[in-house]
Amino acid sequence: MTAAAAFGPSSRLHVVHDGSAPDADRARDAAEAFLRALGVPVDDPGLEETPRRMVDAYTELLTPRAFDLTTFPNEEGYDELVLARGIPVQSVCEHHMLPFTGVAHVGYLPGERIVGLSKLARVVELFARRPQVQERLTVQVANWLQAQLSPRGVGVVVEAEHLCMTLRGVQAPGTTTITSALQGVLREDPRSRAEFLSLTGRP
Ligand SMILES: Nc1nc2c(ncn2[C@@H]2O[C@H](COP(=O)(O)OP(=O)(O)OP(=O)(O)O)[C@@H](O)[C@H]2O)c(=O)[nH]1
Ligand SMILES: [Zn+2]
Repeated sequence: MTAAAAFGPSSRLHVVHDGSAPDADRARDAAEAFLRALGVPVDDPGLEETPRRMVDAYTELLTPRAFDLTTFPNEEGYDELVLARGIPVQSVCEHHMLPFTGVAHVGYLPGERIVGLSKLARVVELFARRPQVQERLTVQVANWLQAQLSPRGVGVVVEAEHLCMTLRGVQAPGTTTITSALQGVLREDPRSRAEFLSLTGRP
């Protein structure tokens, strides 16, 4: 029996990035002008391709991959926490356009449907690959899962290091920022909340 048959009819929703497509030529010219204005010697042989590389790099950081959100009926009536821990987060802070990176722990208490596990990581990428603040990223992932899955509860914890805070500015290397968004039973019921937070490694 295939996994799909065991789970019964699945549902698929194609999820695509809602941002506008980049204009690579304009971005390359702008990157070159930006570097020149900063006094970077862009005419040196080693830097010739740098504006294009900058555009490619930022395009990648700002473009989440499309995916199919697959959900299955919760035929076993599974009613405990499902938690994906340590999902990589690679995002860009909207204040400085510098990366912030870390991990997300994404969990839910299933209702009538369960979700393909990889989708918990894909939804993190969907909201991470855009100019962000960590608080909004955390809440957007939780809200999206709540809307798509109608689970009994959702919990998202993000732990990240912001290069704008470690490399420059206040220069506080080693600082990580933790944000959380809890909804439904995971917010309201103290025991469920405590279980979720302890499984994510939070006290
Ligand atoms: N709340 C929040 N703040 C962020 C995030 N990413 C960066 N920041 C902060 O955004 C703030 C922007 O503050 P400004 O004073 O306008 O910028 P700045 O002069 O570069 O500030 P410094 O970083 O203190 O040098 C800084 O305090 C950053 O640490 C985030 O995800 N969430
Ligand atoms: Zn920043």
